[in-house]
Amino acid sequence: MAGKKLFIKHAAEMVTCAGAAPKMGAAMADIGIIPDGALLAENGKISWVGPTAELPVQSEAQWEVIDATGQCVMPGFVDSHTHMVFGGYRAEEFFWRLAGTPYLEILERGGGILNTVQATRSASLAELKAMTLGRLDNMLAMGVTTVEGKSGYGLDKETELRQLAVMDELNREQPVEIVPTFMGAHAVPPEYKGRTDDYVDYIIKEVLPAVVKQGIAEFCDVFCEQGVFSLVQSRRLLEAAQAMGLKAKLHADEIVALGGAELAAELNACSADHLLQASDAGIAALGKAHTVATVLPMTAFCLRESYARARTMINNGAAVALATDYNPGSCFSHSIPLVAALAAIQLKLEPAEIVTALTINGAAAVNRANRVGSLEIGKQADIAILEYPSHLFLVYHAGMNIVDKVIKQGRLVWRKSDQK
Ligand SMILES: N=CN[C@@H](CCC(=O)O)C(=O)O
Ligand SMILES: [Zn+2]
Repeated sequence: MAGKKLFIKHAAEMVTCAGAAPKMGAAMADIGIIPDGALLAENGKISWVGPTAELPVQSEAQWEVIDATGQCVMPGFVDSHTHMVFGGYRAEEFFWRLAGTPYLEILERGGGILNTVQATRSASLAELKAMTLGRLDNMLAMGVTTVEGKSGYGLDKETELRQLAVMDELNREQPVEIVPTFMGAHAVPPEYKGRTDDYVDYIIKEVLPAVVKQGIAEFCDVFCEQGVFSLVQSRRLLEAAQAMGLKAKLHADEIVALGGAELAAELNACSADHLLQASDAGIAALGKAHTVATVLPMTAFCLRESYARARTMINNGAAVALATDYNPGSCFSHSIPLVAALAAIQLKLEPAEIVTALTINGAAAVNRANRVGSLEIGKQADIAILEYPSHLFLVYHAGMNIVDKVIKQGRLVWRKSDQK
């Protein structure tokens, strides 16, 4: 998979995002820009980064050369929160919500996530794989080189394992690296309605051990929400998962301020996600922890909810990541450009903070900051090259995909000019 020898020169901006990770608080604004930058990659890894004038190469003959004059070169995006393996669609639900029916009420009536569960249970591995592959192709075109994906539309052992198997197989068959998360506690399935504790027992005793035995998930995530999984149930699930060797993530304080942010920080979870309703205490806890605060502004946008207080989180010293939350219900979009625009306009983040949140802090949220998310010697050469000379265009060219080329492990895997 790794490309042999790649040489990028004359980048108007080489945005490295170098330094300690995750970047917390004020450090998020430091993205290590090298003007007229260059980079060398050998065997998939970065072997040199610096100003073009200092390039330690005499002859270009042995190298694949990319002249990035007038372009911004930056780390590939890490989309650290998606639910990309699913069957069926829920277009009607989008409009029910706009007409005033709350997200949790639709779920309570057996729709929402449970609607997707039905469609996913009846889809074969081949069908799920084909649909997910198409989605990954579209993500790659937006500069995404690493993506997290969750199960959670099976809610039974067989289908949860099938969703994870889809990611496992696709990881070996296409360029976007997939980080698999087990999310059997995404909702309570109809067969356990009114018996949430029994469902939690089933997950802990039967499903988690099977997932761990197959080695097809790195993380465990829980939808900690009023009427879904309580704080106590979420803690039980995550502690059990951690004891079995998985790392923790948590859907926290999305609709009701239950205290999920505090729980995630206390459990040393890799990330706490959503956080629309996170309390001052929750934000303070994230500011002291290494738990990444993953903010998903497109979900607030699509649900017409108020946005997470990402500015306050950064001001309190937290490490913020931005992700799409791509799923068939609350946010049917994996648009990195829309995330960037909302982050600037609604969350009041600076462009440099947005770059950090979509690269190195996203990498930290999936426990890969030592390998991807920045352009530093020894790291994977996962790179997005923009059509424009500065990272400012990510926000300024609002909602537009400005990616010109994508490089994965030193290999050119997508180029705008090939699409015409
Ligand atoms: N909030 C819970 N889970 C997903 C939505 C899943 C769905 O609606 O299908 C989320 O992160 O937004
Ligand atoms: Zn989610």
